Amino acid sequence: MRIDIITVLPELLKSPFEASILRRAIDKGLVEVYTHNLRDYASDNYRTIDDYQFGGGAGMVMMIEPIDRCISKLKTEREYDEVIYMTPDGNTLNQKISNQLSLAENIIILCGHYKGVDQRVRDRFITREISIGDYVLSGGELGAAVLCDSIIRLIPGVLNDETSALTDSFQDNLLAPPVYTRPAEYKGWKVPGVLLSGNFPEIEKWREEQAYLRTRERRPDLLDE
Ligand SMILES: C[S@@+](CC[C@H](N)C(=O)[O-])C[C@H]1O[C@@H](n2cnc3c(N)ncnc32)[C@H](O)[C@@H]1O
Repeated sequence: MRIDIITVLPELLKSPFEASILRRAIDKGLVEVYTHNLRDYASDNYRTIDDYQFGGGAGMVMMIEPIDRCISKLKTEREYDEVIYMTPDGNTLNQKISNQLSLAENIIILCGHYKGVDQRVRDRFITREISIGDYVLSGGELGAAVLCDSIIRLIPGVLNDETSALTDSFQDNLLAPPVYTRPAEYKGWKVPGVLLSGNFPEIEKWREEQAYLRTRERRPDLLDE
């Protein structure tokens, strides 16, 4: 998979890809992530990428021209499955969306700033709009990093044990069951005996029950789905 991220703040997108699972995925060649500084596509010496809103009002708007240039250049080099705009009024990111996007070959992610991008960008170039939740961030970069993490960890070969992602919350509309590790007893607090029994069908049954109970308690809406 290849991910191209269009941003005015490429420095904000460095550290998420420099550690842990995302770093390993890049090192293994399972994903390529490139950032493109939108200012490199501006047409003036000041590298301007924003302007005042038509109609007046507080806040600048990201101009269509540099974005068009950047996306068009990328599209001459390869085909993209999706051109995603990070925006609070997009579809809220969930595991289903991440699962779908993890199957894509090439995606572009556009990060907004200020009041967002000129609506014509959204109308003409964007195939999918994604929000990471009902709150407003200053820019799309942190949302893009969240989106990338949720997608990349699902690419086959990225996690050491691929079955791990399948047993995470939301994969089957259930939350994950509780987990424990050594010591089996700490300050008198014991791990549930079934997990130490070695009886794997029983352990599996216990985990399914716990996942169901936790989902019913915390996210009953998932059970309706
Ligand atoms: C200050 S916000 C603009 C908010 C916009 N005026 C609105 O009210 O919908 C600047 C940029 O941050 C990003 N952003 C903010 N909140 C986000 C969220 N919840 N999910 C994804 N991106 C977000 C978007 O790229 C957005 O264009």
